[in-house]
Amino acid sequence: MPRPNFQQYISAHPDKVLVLDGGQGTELENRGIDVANPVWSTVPFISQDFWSDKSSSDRAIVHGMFQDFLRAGAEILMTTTYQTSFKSVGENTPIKTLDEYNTLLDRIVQFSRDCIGEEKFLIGCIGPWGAHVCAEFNGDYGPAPQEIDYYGYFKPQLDNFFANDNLDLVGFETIPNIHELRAILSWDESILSKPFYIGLSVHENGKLRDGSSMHDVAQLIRDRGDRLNKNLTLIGINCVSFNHSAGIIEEIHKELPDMPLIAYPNSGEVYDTVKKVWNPNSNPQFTWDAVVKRYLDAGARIVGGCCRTTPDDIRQIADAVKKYAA
Ligand SMILES: [Zn+2]
Repeated sequence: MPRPNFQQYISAHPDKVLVLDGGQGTELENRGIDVANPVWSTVPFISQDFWSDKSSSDRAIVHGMFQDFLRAGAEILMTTTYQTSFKSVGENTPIKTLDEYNTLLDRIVQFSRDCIGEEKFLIGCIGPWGAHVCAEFNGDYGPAPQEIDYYGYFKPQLDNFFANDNLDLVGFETIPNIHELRAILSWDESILSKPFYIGLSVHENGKLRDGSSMHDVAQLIRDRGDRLNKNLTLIGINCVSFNHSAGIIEEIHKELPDMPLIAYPNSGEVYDTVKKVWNPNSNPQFTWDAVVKRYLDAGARIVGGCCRTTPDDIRQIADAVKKYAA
């Protein structure tokens, strides 16, 4: 294995900041894959042709996306498995059994590894419970979020990813609800048995989407004390507003000064909620250069982009990381 253990790597290279890839789901859409489906960016992998026909056009598109992110400077990349929970796949595709599901995940991970080569780090990406009911941006987990069986929901994907040596890190992404966060933090090293991170889904006002403050979030982590899972390697934010992201990272850093952070917001575009269109960000205070500098000053160790970020964004991030990382 040419790659070191990810957590050891992070602590042995305290000045290293890794450039992550960009928003894969939206990038696959930009490149012509129709992801309007409950399993979203998992769609290309569901077709048997993807695996049997080496010249399939979807195969070339996914491969091309990884190559472009690598060329832009990405050093750590993600599998496109955000909507690939056993429940989502089982309810919305012909894949029904655990055996078939494990074959699907094994194939996606191996394909992603083959695309990026043995040297780069690979993250197994896991969307939140809310992703299967479209609640990751409002945090509304119904009347009894504390009673949801989060472990039952995640278990098939966890069992697969934590046993797969092709994955260096597992990422829980876009977590919007404090009960879900508490559940993840309660799973010990026998379940989350390799390095993992948690990306929070945070509102522009700096609160978790369910209204919890970053202080509440940090308190949950501090309260774990010695029982905090040793494999928790980073915490941070993903798919949050670009313009608000640096302030949120700074707030988390104030609360958890020793914790390595991860930041990958949306693109710098600003969503017009009335016209329902994305407009370019014309505020000169917020460029990748300026925002990445603030992330790094606040302890970020992995920086990249989420939805609507492209290889061009990743290139700008890589340039800023080169400029500001010590
Ligand atoms: Zn996103």
